[in-house]
Order: sequence, then structure tokens, then C-alpha cells
Amino acid sequence: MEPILRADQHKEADIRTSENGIPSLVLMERAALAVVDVLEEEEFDLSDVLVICGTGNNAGDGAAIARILTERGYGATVFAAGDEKKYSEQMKTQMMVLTHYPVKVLRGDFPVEGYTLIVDALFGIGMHRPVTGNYAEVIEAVNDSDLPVVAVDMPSGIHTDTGAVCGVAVRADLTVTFTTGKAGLYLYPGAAYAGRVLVRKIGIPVEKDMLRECPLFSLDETDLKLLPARNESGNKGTFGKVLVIAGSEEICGAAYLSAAAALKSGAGMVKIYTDEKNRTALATLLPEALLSVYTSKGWKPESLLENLKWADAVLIGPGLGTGEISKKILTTFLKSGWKKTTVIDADALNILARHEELISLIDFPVTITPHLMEMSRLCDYSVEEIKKELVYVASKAAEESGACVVLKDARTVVALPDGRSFLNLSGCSALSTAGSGDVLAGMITTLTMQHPDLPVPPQALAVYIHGKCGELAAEKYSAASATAGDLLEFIHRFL
Ligand SMILES: NC(=O)C1=CN([C@@H]2O[C@H](COP(=O)(O)OP(=O)(O)OC[C@H]3O[C@@H](n4cnc5c(N)ncnc54)[C@H](O)[C@@H]3O)[C@@H](O)[C@H]2O)[C@@H](O)CC1
Ligand SMILES: Nc1ncnc2c1ncn2[C@@H]1O[C@H](COP(=O)(O)OP(=O)(O)O)[C@@H](O)[C@H]1O
Ligand SMILES: [K+]
Repeated sequence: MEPILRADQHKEADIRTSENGIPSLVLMERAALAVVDVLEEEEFDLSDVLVICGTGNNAGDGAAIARILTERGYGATVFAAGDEKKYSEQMKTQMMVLTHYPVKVLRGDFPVEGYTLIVDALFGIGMHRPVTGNYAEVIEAVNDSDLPVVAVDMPSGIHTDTGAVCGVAVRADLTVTFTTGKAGLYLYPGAAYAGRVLVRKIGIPVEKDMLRECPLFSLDETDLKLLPARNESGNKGTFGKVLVIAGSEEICGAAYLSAAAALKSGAGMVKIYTDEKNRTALATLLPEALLSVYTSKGWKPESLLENLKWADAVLIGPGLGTGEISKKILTTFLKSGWKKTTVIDADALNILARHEELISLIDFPVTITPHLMEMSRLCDYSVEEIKKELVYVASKAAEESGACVVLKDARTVVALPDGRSFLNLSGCSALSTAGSGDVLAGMITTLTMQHPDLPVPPQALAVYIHGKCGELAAEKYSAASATAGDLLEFIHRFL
């Protein structure tokens, strides 16, 4: 688990480290050395590097990078795009030092010809307003240049915390960022501008108390080791019974995908509670699952209540429909006195959005798994607004509702009521396919039921694994051809 600091937290970490006795110029030197090391490791053509600099400390990094490049025998030119009068103290020092090194410094018109690489050091985490005027022209010229571009800390013009393009932004092939990743490098559109992201530590510690307010984290494969080994002496009862309340007269596939994913994730038993019409298809597709069916005309609450007595966890919603019968099922469930593991997905969320009185019945811990449209129906924000402030919306919803909110998009955020959020960095467009969310819901249900006490939320682990399954499916079938069913094939690699 790695923290992802916001711009204000990065600034605090920088200041603290300087106050603790490591001068800013030392940190800047380490930042610049880290970038030059990466440029060498990645085997860029460094014979004629153009470093574009603004006025702040990001520019200071740039000037130091140019100097170190020439020390190592490469060619470097600084294009000083900013007004000298506005230079930060460190940038002033760096430009003074530069006069003793064979680095050309250019001002005025942007020189595009003859360089082998552009290093973008216009703005880093200190960018605080939309980019306009001369800077915007420089960025457009960089983007038009066809040269490889490496961004220092942030691609200039990308908002550090949201990934928004502030007017115009540099399109980098690679971003070398310092201390921790930044949400803006991972959230779209920022992620597309950042290119590949490498995080380099430069001696700035992230102290625990800095993570007090709404901390954001990401998981990686080392976190999978937190999952305990399967108990060899267990039986199907030990590994938990999942009741999947899913499917409707018209929809069968969602019930299959979510139930299959719950089984593949290690549940001992899975029972699907669904419309009678799905019986044959489900019995054929997934003989391992138990079935309990109802007809919309003859539905009685008792059958659901009996099944709830049997279950250790409930997933409700995939393909459930939003009609009268579905609403009755959801209402009965919410009034049943159920308190165990619960995942509310898809149509169950749509019913809640339409019938807000039902939300007040949820007085037990739940996980909700909305995509943007479902989230928009549940809160006061439009899809566009949610997309722009994914982390904020998810954490606010978790805090206000007391639910674990899994807000699904190209980057998914898992937000907990205690204020922690997790930004998922695995996955690819192979997951943008019908039914992929159903698979995720099944995975989340089993992992949340089985591992309530891990140091990381099981929901975030499930999202991470789901993303990895998408990557493997893309490798095998291509991102375009992979289907939600293909994801099931890869769950076993991680559990
Ligand atoms: N101080 C430290 O401890 C360290 C700082 N580092 C670097 O310093 C950067 C942060 O430096 P700063 O806080 O000086 O901020 P930046 O250099 O990122 O940007 C701030 C400067 O850009 C100007 N500016 C911001 N938005 C603008 C806009 N839209 N149009 C025109 N001008 C704009 C500001 O007036 C200011 O001069 C980091 O991203 C990192 O690259 C690194 O050297 C690591 C250590
Ligand atoms: N471009 C993408 N990159 C990574 N993950 C994606 C992308 N597009 C979609 N996903 C993931 O795929 C899943 C889609 O879920 P959802 O929208 O509920 O689909 P469905 O309702 O068809 O099952 C979510 O987990 C989402 O995060
Ligand atoms: K930059």
C-alpha cells in the first residue's frame, strides 16, 4: 500500500524536510539526479535535450537537470519561458549556477528544431490557475513537436489532485514524479497526458500524521500477500455462503457472472435467488451454484427470508431490474433485520435512487458499487461533475452514508467511512465491457465476507485483482475482444 499525497500534503512534506535540516537545494539536486538517471536508464537520445522552464521550483529542477546532463557529457539547452522577476529563490540560484556550465539559455520564440528530447519543467505541483498566453503557446508547440517528452513531477497544465487539464497541458511520454504518485497522474484525462509514471524517492519522508485528512492510497501486488492462505481443514461451510439476489425476467447473464465470480473468488457455496425464467440457463451455465427461483406473480417474502437465514453474505442488484417485484425484494431484504456482509450493486442502487425512503432502512455496514451514472442518480452531481472529482465524490459519499463506496470508472475509487480512500491503478479498457461490473461485485462480496479484518479493505483488493484480470484478458484476447466471462479465467492467479 502506497500513499498518494495531494499537492498541499507534498508541500507540507517538502517544507518539513527543509525545516528538519535538509536544504531545499539538496532536495532539488536529488530530484534532478533522479530524473537524469531515468533518462539514461530509459535510453533516450540525450545528445541535444531541450529543457523548458517556468519560474518556480519545478523550473529549478529543470535547470539542475540541464546542468547535470552537461556534466555527464550530454547536450542541454534551457528554454526559459518565464519572467525572471518571478523566479523562486531556488530557481534564481539554479540559473546563476548554470552560467558556469556549458548550457545554452534561450528566451523569446520557442525553438523546436534540432532537439532529441524535451524535458517539461514549466509547472509541477505549484500550478494554481489555468494556463494561458505565452505558456499555453509553448505547451502547444511542445505537443506539436513530435519529440519524445519527459515531464518533471507533473505534465505542466495537469491538476495535481484531479487530473483535469487546466487550459492546455503537456502530453508526455513519461513522467518522473517525486516522493509519491499524484492522483492527477492516474486519473483521466491526466493519466493520458502523463504517459508512463515513475515515482522516485528523493529523501522526503511521508510522516504518518501527514495522512490524517482524507488520505488516499493505492495497492500493488505486494498487498495480495495480506490475504491469508486457505484453511486446508475447512469445508464448504467454513468458506462462506453467498446469496446472489440477481437477474430478472429479461436478464440472466448478470446473475451468472456475479455468482460465478463469487465462487471463483473462494466462496464455499453460492446460491442465486432469481426469476424462474433463468432456471435452465443458470443450471446449465453454473451447475456449482444453488438456485432458488420465484415467479413475479407468485413471489412471497418468506422464500427470500428463508434464504437469508442460510447466507453469510448477500450481493443484491446485478440485472435485478427496477420493476415492482424487484423493489419488493429489495425492501423485504432491507427490512429483514439482516446485518451481515452486504454488497448493493446495479439495479438495487437504481431502486434506492428512485425510492430514497428505502435508504434510511440501511442501518448495517454495506458496500455500494455504483458506476458514474448510478452514482449520479444517488447524489446531486452530474456524471461530468463526478468524473472531474472522483476521489472527492466517493469519499464524501462514504463519509455521509457510512457505506464503503466503490465508485467505478476507468480508475475506480474505493472510499471508506473512516476517511481513507484507495485509487485503483490496475486494469485497462478490456474491462469496459458489459458484465465486467457484475464480475467485480461477485468478487467483492466473497472477499469482503471472508476477510473483514485485513489491514487494507478487501473491496480495494478485489478491485485491484479485477483490474489485473482485465490486463491478463487483454493480453490473451486483446482489450477489444476480451469479455466479462473471460475475466473469470484469471481470478485464480491471485487467490
Ligand atoms: N521545495 C522542495 O522541497 C522541492 C520541490 N521540488 C519541485 O518543485 C515543484 C513545486 O515548486 P513550486 O511550489 O515552486 O511550484 P511550481 O514550480 O510547480 O509552479 C509555481 C510557479 O509557477 C507559476 N504558476 C503557477 N501556475 C501558473 C500558471 N497557470 N500560469 C503561469 N504561471 C503559473 C507560479 O507563479 C510559480 O512561479 C515540484 O513540483 C517539484 O518539481 C523538487 O525540487 C523536490 C523538492
Ligand atoms: N477503461 C477502463 N479501464 C479500466 N477499468 C475499466 C475501464 N472501463 C471500465 N472499467 C471497469 O469495468 C467495470 C465496469 O462495470 P460496470 O460499468 O458496472 O459494467 P456492467 O454494468 O456492464 O457490469 C468497472 O469495474 C470499471 O471500473
Ligand atoms: K512539469
